[in-house]
Amino acid sequence: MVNNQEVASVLQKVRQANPLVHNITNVVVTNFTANGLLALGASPVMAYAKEEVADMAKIAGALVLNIGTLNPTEVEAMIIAGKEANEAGVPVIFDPVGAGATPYRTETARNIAGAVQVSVIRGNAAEIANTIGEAWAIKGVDAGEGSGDVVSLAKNAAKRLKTVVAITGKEDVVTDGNTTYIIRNGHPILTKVTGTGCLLTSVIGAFAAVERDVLKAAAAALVSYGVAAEMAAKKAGEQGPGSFQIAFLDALSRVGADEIHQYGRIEQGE
Ligand SMILES: Nc1ncnc2c1ncn2[C@@H]1O[C@H](COP(=O)(O)OP(=O)(O)O)[C@@H](O)[C@H]1O
Ligand SMILES: Cc1ncsc1CCOP(=O)(O)O
Ligand SMILES: [Mg+2]
Repeated sequence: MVNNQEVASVLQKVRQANPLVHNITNVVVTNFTANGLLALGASPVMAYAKEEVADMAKIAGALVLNIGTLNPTEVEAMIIAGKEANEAGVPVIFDPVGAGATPYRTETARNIAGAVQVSVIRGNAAEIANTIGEAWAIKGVDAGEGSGDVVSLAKNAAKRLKTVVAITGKEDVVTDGNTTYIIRNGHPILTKVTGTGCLLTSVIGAFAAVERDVLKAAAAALVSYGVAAEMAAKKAGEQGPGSFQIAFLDALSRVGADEIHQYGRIEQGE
């Protein structure tokens, strides 16, 4: 059972170990991701060339693959890096950004999830549903065929992909298909800053680099990230997304055991 104490202890391990996180990510979020990882206490590197990704991936604590601005050359590099990470026992975290938006994106998300043994896949409900080939409509908004509940979608995806699945949104759900946690942290202003989902995926990488229990690592990352967002929103949220973005980087560097114990809202689901 992951509780706030365990969350705080994994967060502390990240700060102590300063893990190297190799990101092959999108052009929108590169700088924000690097600064967010640094603020948290991890060590980011971005490396994309197929000539070097295998060498970088095998010395990293985690590899993050993100298809936000994908192209064939980059996808080729992601698969090379992913396979090398698998060989070396380095956890691979996958963000299928925009799966479902275009056939190329959907196909690529499925190809990567098939070619690479992914430790955690993190996305919103539509991205996860499209990666496993399920129709998805948001309950109450477009409750057509295929709409369903996020927990069962996450469990289905975990079983199909044989990986830990994190579906984020107002509430986050993380599961390995058997054990499930619901995390009720975060703030709506996160949706007004681009890259907060992508940075979260890389933060899960930092946690997975220091904690072998991948479900625990992902749950701890989600709580720590959500609590940091609440700290930042309190400080700067009223001023708007620009001030929030900066305050959020500060909060990632400041969030610690006290704040996790006070504000962490994690519970085990069905
Ligand atoms: N309405 C909301 N209230 C609180 N937190 C939210 C809300 N929507 C998203 N978040 C948080 O924002 C972060 C990014 O998640 P999300 O917006 O789902 O990613 P993406 O940008 O990839 O779609 C997560 O920490 C998530 O918990
Ligand atoms: C706007 C945009 N376009 C392609 S990738 C990207 C960033 C998406 O970031 P996030 O999923 O974290 O909001
Ligand atoms: Mg995203």
